[in-house]
Amino acid sequence: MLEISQLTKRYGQDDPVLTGLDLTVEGNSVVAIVGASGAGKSTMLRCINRLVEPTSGSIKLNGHELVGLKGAELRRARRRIGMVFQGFNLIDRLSVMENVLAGRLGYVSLFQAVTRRYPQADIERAFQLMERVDIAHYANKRADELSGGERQRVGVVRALMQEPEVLLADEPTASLDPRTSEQIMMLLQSLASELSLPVLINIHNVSQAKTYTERIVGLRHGKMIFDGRPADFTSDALAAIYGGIEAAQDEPPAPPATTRKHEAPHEPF
Ligand SMILES: Nc1ncnc2c1ncn2[C@@H]1O[C@H](COP(=O)(O)OP(=O)(O)OP(=O)(O)O)[C@@H](O)[C@H]1O
Repeated sequence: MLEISQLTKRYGQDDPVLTGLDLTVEGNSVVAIVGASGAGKSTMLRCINRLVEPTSGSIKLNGHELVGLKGAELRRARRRIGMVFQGFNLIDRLSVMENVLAGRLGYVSLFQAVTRRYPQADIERAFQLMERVDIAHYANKRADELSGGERQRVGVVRALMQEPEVLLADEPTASLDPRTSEQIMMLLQSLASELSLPVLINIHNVSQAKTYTERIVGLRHGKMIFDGRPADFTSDALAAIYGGIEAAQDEPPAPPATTRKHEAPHEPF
């Protein structure tokens, strides 16, 4: 179970990017995090895997506090958090298998990692997972010879090799065509259920969020303003999250014609 309470993040002296966020995700729940560009979605995921240090608040993964961890403790905690990226983050010149086994780096010794002598059990698990997502036949191919969808499957398997207790996906489909995006969303949904893994997905595509997740969390200006089932994500909720002008709350709303390009949401539909 992931329990976030009163999470606040401020970069430097700037206004907080996340303010007093509370979120609990249990079991095999798949949660979409939606919000306009700059709402704080990536910052939230980065606070969970501690790529950024929360300013205050608590993040517990199965009862263990993640905030404030350092050194070896932080490295151990990070092993339990799988991450899938928009740009896949594969090492192009390495094979699919080598990329997948990189998910075990937190568990093997430096000698095993450098000499690529991974335990047999890791190799077997890698094949099982690659078979599960239909990329086993590419095991020896270079990662850069794969299509985007295949590369994202490698990214997913690498994250699962960590035996994570939660899976975070930051815009996992944003670089993929619509059909491949849907396949990846479907895959994340099935894996969550097969592996009893909570999955949090930052996503701009609201229609995919509604179809492939069971809960939608909407952020606006770093505050959670919607938390509910896709069926309850009405046009009012959509307007509250994306609508109008992305002005700070204490500023008067600008007329629609003056909407600034950088404030527009990324393809919310
Ligand atoms: N390392 C950083 N230093 C300073 N400000 C940052 C940093 N990372 C993000 N921000 C700021 O925090 C705010 C939230 O950014 P974040 O990337 O979390 O939003 P997002 O909702 O994920 O946006 P997008 O959908 O465009 O990825 C933005 O105003 C951004 O400029």
